[in-house]
Amino acid sequence: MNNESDVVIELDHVRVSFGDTTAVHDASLKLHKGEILGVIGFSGAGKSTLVRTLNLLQTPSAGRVRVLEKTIFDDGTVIKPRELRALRRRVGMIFQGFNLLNQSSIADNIAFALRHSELSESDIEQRVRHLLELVHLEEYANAYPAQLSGGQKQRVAIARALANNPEVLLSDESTSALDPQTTIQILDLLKDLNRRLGVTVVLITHEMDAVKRICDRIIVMEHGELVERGALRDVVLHPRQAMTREFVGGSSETERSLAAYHLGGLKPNQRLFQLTYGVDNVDQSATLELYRRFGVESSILYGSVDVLNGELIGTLIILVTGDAQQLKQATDYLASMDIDAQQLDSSLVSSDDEGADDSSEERVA
Ligand SMILES: Nc1ncnc2c1ncn2[C@@H]1O[C@H](COP(=O)(O)OP(=O)(O)OP(=O)(O)O)[C@@H](O)[C@H]1O
Repeated sequence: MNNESDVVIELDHVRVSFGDTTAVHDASLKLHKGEILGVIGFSGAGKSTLVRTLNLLQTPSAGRVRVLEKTIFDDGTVIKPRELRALRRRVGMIFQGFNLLNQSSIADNIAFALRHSELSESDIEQRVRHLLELVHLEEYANAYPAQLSGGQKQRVAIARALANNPEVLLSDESTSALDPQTTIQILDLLKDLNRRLGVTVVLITHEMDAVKRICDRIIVMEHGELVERGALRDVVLHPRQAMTREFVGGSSETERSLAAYHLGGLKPNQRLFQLTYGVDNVDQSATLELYRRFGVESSILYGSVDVLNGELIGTLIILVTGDAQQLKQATDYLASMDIDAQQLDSSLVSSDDEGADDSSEERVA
């Protein structure tokens, strides 16, 4: 469980301004040991700027940054260059463009990160071999970057970032230049390294699928603000901000699907519910029980299955029909079930094309 003692990074009211442009406004966040945090937002939202403050590649204009129990920036005061260099070895970073040295072999690219270490030459050689094994590139020690595919180059960059055994790995759009299949391989590698080495990961991306695949927690950025945050499951299944809904896709897809029925709104004897369940409560058949117990009929209007960080999540939207007493019984019963049930607003099935706003969901569970 997360607690204060496992905080590896803490931003406290951090602001970054470039002249008149403020790229990050008043950002506060905590990163816990061993987690994978996704930072998502459209281009220009301030994601890179925010994450670059974590190793002071970007000096903030105000606020406080604490990394691995060291205050590295406090309202204008920066730690000494020597301390900063030592700290940066504990915080690895990978980028969209790989940043490899094209004139050096793969082994030398990785060894480059160890040039200031106290390891002997043979220890460095051994460490490089081990790092190449970690990223499944044992065969490529003597190859040059130009001979490698984009996915393989990113693997080299990951090996180099891990050379000094960092506790934290920052990934800035590391899969954005890769095709979907290679993206999945790199994401799975990051997850695997997170599990095996316990390295904490910050994944900056504009791709929701990347976040859904491996992140434990997510922060959504818009115009330099952290507009939404929470556990992946909560944010994906119940996004609060319109921007997050757009990213998550599921909700806007749901809205489009429901609008396509052209129901023209709910009748007085109808209610709309969204049911969400995982593998642990997939056996609870809400629709069947509503009929058995109270004679309440329900029609399924929408269904989907998502995979969130390896966990299967099902979503059903049902239209429940009954008299006043039955509707109350149905509402109470759904609230008592293990599955998550939310009553949805009738605007989702009304004839005007207006989508639901933030007040359109009312939790019953
Ligand atoms: N060095 C800089 N000087 C001036 N403005 C900058 C600088 N770096 C970033 N900005 C501005 O800050 C804002 C946020 O940029 P940032 O790169 O952090 O966003 P982002 O969400 O990472 O977007 P992208 O995915 O396109 O990189 C943008 O308006 C950008 O133009």
